Amino acid sequence: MVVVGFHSHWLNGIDYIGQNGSKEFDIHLKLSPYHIIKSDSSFLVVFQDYSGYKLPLAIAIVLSGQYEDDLDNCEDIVYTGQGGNNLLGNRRQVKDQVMERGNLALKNCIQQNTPVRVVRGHKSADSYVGKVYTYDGLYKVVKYWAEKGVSGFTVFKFQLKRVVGQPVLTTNQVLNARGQIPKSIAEIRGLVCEDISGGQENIPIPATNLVDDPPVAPSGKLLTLIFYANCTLLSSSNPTQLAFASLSSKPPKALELLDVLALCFTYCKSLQVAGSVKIPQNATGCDCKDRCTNPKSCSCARLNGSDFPYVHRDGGRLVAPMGVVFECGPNCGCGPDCVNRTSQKGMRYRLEVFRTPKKGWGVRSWDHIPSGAPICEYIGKLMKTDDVDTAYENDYIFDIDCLQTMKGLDGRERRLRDVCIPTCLDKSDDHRSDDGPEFCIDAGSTGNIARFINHSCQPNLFVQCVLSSHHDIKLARVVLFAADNIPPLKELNYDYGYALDSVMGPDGKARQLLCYCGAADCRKRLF
Ligand SMILES: C[S@@+](CC[C@H](N)C(=O)[O-])C[C@H]1O[C@@H](n2cnc3c(N)ncnc32)[C@H](O)[C@@H]1O
Repeated sequence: MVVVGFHSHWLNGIDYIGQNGSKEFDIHLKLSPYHIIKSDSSFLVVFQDYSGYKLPLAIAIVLSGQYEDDLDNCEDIVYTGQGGNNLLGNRRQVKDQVMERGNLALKNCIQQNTPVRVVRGHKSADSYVGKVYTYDGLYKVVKYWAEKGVSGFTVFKFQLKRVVGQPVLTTNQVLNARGQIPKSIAEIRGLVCEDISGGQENIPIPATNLVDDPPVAPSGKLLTLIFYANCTLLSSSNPTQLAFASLSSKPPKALELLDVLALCFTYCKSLQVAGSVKIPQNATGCDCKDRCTNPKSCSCARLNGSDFPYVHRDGGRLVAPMGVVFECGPNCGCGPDCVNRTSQKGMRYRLEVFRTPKKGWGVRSWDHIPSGAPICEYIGKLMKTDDVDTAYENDYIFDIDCLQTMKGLDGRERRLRDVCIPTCLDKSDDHRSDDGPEFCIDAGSTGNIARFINHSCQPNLFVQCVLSSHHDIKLARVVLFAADNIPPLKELNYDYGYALDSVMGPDGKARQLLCYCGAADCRKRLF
């Protein structure tokens, strides 16, 4: 914070303009030209002249849990003045505090009605200093008093109240995010289903709902649904029956078409192929043994531009998004541990399906995910796009459109910069006619965790076409990879890639769907 000019003291929690205003002024200006110190109706005035103010004047405090007498209720703080503690990190007071420097500066804020910036420190094992800091807005110092502290010495207390009209305080979420990764099923708040995969995945996928009251659950075959209408607990292996049972009773406000689809779905971890789709014969594989290591001799590596697309770190990470990734397949000599089978190795991270306020269900991870790590394949019914039932809206159709992924849409996710298009993809393979792609994956009635992953205009995952058993790009596997290092409990999302007005409803008219991804550069509509 000192380096970026947000706070100008290494040790003091109170940052202030000193008695010697000009000296401090120079330092402050150099580090931080935008000290907001005066409150008026818009409460933002950039201070340029200290005349008329009684110095010292506090401009910021850091709440780092260093003082034993601090009390932090987020919007309302009782902050202990500075001095008198032993600086050994055990927070003990060893002598009386004096009304000078930072303490006097906070006192002067009361008289002059000037707000201070509040920064909170949160414990974080991920940070090398053991803390992350959040800027939590402007607070007014409303009163101060002296009292005997916990250790029997005089301490000054300053009560601060958050100035109204600022964005909602999210500091609680930081604390929660750090502290709330459950260690067992019993610790999961809002649990509505222990494992939506019903034991199919190697790691259970719990579903939580802290949004609806009473909560509903996404349905899998072995789902137990808390049925709120008459407060009985229903259990069924027939999700469709369950969905309609819940609908025919008293549905909650939020239960809409999307929820009906979500309720009717059956979890499945491998693609189901429609009768009209002919899967090509297995491609010839490489001659490597055990694990592919030599990109010069491995024929699969050659398809990827004479190198392996993955590095071994963290169990296999994709080096960069590619047009198509050629993985080893059934006819290859290598075994299941080969790095060039990275996307075939099943779920790696503890994922949770959770209810979002505006987007239906979403997915987040309890684990840190490193960039380039595979998250999951998009699983559902592999079918011809022409065979999709257009009589109803289905929000779980994924068009297998690798050329779009490679070329990017409106400049998004463009892949051609440093990636060669494989030679097997010549003009005759350009399956993207004017009518769109020939095949799609429908996860409306059956699918895996991928069907719950929402769209974002600033995504942390990307779509990667992968070929392993055959080399027909029209039927490529669709795999989601981490585009970034993703901290625990952050929602996972990818760019659905729709062009506006490209999605037609059952009535033949273009559908419009508002986007609630919350990204700074959100396009406001998914389609
Ligand atoms: C593949 S599903 C994703 C999972 C879905 N949220 C659910 O509850 O099952 C796609 C649908 O989720 C919703 N959705 C996804 N991303 C969204 C976003 N950024 N804003 C609004 N709705 C979104 C839309 O209804 C969309 O048609």
